[in-house]
Amino acid sequence: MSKNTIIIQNLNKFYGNKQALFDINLKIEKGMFGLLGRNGAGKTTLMKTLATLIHKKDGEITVCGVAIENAKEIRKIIGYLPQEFSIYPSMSVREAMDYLGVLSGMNRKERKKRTEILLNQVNLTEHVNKKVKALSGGMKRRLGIAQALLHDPKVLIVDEPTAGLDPEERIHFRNLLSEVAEDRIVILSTHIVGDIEATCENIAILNNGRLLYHGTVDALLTTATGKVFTKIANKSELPKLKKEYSITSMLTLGNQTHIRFLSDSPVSGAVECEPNMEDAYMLYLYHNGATFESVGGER
Ligand SMILES: Nc1ncnc2c1ncn2[C@@H]1O[C@H](COP(=O)(O)OP(=O)(O)OP(=O)(O)O)[C@@H](O)[C@H]1O
Repeated sequence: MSKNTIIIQNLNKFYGNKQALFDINLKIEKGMFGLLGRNGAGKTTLMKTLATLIHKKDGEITVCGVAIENAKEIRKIIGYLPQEFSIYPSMSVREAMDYLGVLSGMNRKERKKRTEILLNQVNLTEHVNKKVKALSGGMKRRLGIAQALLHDPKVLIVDEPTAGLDPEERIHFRNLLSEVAEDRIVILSTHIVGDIEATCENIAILNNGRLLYHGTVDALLTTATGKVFTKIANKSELPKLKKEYSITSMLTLGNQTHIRFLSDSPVSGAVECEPNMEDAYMLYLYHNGATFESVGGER
C-alpha cells in the first residue's frame, strides 16, 4: 500500500522562531488530492517539504515507501510545479524541454520521446518552436506540467497553478491535471475552492499551519447541510443581516438583494438550500475559529 501512498506523521516546520506547520498527519493516495487554505495557511511550506526543497523540524514522511530524508530518491518520485514558474524565456518550448531532460540525465532518444509524448498530452505540440516568453499564461502552466512530468514521477505537486488564468484556460488546466492523476498522485494546492470542487475527491484544509479537515469533499458538504440559506432582503435589512450572519454571496437587483448565508439554525423568511463547496469551506473555517466579513472565498 505505502508504495503508492504519501504518509505524513506528526510533521512540524519552523522558519526561525515562527512555526509554520503544527503536527500535521495526512495520508494521500492515488488520484487528485486538494490542499486548501487561505494565504499563509502553510500549503507551500507543506509542498516544498514534500519536494525536499525545505526541511522539516520533526515528524516522519514517506513518499511511495521512500523516507523523505532520502532526497535523491524522492526527487525521482516527485515532479513539482512551483507557484512562480519560469524557465529559460529565450528558448523555444522544444529546447527548454530538451535542456531540462539533459539536466535530469536523460539520453537523447529518451528526451525526444518523452518531450513528444508530454507536449502532446499538454496540447502544446503546435507551439514547440515558440519561445517560452511568447506563451500565454495558460500555455506556460501547461509547459510547467510537461517539465514536471519529464522524468515520469509517481507524484506531481502543483502549487496554485490557476491563479491569473482566464476561465477557459483554468478549466483546460484543471482537466489536464485530472487526466494526469489517472495513474499517479497529484496534489493541487490552491485557495480557489471551485478548482478543488471540480477535480478532487479527497482534500485537506490548512489554517494557520494546522490541519482543520482531512476527508472527502462529499463529507465536507454534508457538514454544511441544513446550514445554508437564501433570502431576498431589502436594503434596510442588509446591515443587520450582515452583522448576524456570514454571507457567502450577494446579488443586488434594484432595491432588493439576493443573499446566501450561513446559519446554524433556521432563519425566519429564509429558504434552506443545498450547500456548495464554498459554503462548506467557509462554514468549516468559521466553526474552527476563523472570522470573516460578509462575502468570503476567492474565485
Ligand atoms: N521563508 C520563510 N521565512 C519565514 N516565514 C515564512 C517563510 N515562508 C513562509 N513563511 C511563513 O509561513 C507561513 C506559511 O506560509 P506558506 O507560504 O506555506 O503559506 P501558503 O498557504 O502557501 O500561502 P499562500 O496561499 O499565500 O501561498 C506564513 O505565515 C508565512 O509568512
